[in-house]
Amino acid sequence: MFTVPFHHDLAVVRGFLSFSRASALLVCGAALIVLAGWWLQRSPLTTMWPGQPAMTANAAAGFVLSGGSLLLSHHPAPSWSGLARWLSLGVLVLGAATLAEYLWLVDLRIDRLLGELSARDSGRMAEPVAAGFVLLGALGLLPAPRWPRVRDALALGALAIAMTGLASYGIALAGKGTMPFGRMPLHSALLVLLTTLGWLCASPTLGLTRVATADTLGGALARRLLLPALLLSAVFAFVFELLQSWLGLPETLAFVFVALFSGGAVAGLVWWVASLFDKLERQRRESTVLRNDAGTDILTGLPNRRAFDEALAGLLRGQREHDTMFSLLMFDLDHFKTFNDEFGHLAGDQVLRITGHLLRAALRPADMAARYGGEEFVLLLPGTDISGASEVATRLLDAFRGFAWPHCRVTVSIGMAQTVAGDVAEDLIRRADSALYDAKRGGRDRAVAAIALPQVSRPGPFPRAAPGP
Ligand SMILES: Nc1nc2c(ncn2[C@@H]2O[C@H](COP(=O)(O)OP(=O)(O)OP(=O)(O)O)[C@@H](O)[C@H]2O)c(=O)[nH]1
Repeated sequence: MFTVPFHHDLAVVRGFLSFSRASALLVCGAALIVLAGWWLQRSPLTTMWPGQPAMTANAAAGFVLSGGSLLLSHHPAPSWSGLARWLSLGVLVLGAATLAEYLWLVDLRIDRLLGELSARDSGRMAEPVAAGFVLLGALGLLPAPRWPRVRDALALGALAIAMTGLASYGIALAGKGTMPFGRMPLHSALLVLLTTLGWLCASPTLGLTRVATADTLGGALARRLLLPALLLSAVFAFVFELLQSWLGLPETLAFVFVALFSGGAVAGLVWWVASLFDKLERQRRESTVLRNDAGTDILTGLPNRRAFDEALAGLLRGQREHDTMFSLLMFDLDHFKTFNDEFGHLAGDQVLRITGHLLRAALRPADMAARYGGEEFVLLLPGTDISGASEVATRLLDAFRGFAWPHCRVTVSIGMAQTVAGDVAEDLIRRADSALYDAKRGGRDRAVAAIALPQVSRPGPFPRAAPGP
């Protein structure tokens, strides 16, 4: 089955890569501040957030390694990306060793890894942070382009840990109590979140992230909605706890309100999606109208020279690629200057408008009539050879002769040319123009076909003109 490949918005892809680098810098910077706090024994620097437990020196070192690995992974030189993997291996080992200490109650001396710094430390990093490091380390070690699904699974695991930490903080904040999910401080949850998003954005055209960078409506929606949706769980937890502890609502009632709140939030998201669809659709329509306006002649309502040039280029391309053929008619009102001089410019405009109507009425839907400029028009007749073009010209001459013109009879002269292999736009126009000149010279109110070039075999019923210079 044929599948259309993903098209990515280059500016968005660059934005994702910049976000990834910025998040790596931020994570490294924040973790270095914590390490400096332990070094200088300034506890506000180790907690970073009022009311939060301190981040352990080990955890801070883990984030420096993880952020550094993410930053280096952006470097194109293989030696730097090799170093990035070593750093990630360090993160993985740090997390795994800490978890092992928790699980098997062994002392691997991981808490004293940083020597004197650790000695001033408050202890071992929380279990979720250690689990986060295992996943972040694995993310940095994984060759993402080869295993995008594994990368996504690891990232989702790390995101779940970060979201649990955030939700837990929401509960603690609302209840002014302790956090129910262990000792994961808010800053650690935020740094795990930031590093994970950084890894996801480091390969923006892979796995889950490729949808968010796609140059499609789905991509636009993902970019706008994913982050709010991610943060929603923390907000729900906050509201639930707030209702119970601050407002003193019984648990059942708090559940009812949270259910209402979630319904409202989902409705809000749906409304947001709907208004985005609506906006994009209106923009699409506006651009269609603008494009049409830009290609339309105001006086006659016919396509203008620009639209004609585009259509002619398209037909010539079709001829080159699929060996199709078409004819061009150049069409000029006779003695129009005299008409203008005699009846005025407004009457002249009226004649041009009627000409537009007559042309539209005489043509098949596939044909195109355009105002070439002034009192000159052009007609493109796809799949029509010179004899078919002659029939159309006859129809047009008759339509002009038979029309009840308001001031005086108006006639037209027509030059016709059929495409031949290897034609470019100028060749075809020059031949039709030359035939038009012959029609004028021959007495006007007539159609003349350009002289048949070797490939054109069928003669038309009209006199032949020599090709132009
Ligand atoms: N009313 C009106 N006149 C226009 C417009 N565009 C061009 N014209 C006039 O069309 C006339 C064209 O004159 P010429 O090029 O001398 O051609 P002609 O008088 O039709 O003579 P032949 O083509 O040889 O039959 C000029 O007087 C232009 O001013 C327009 O939009 N409205």
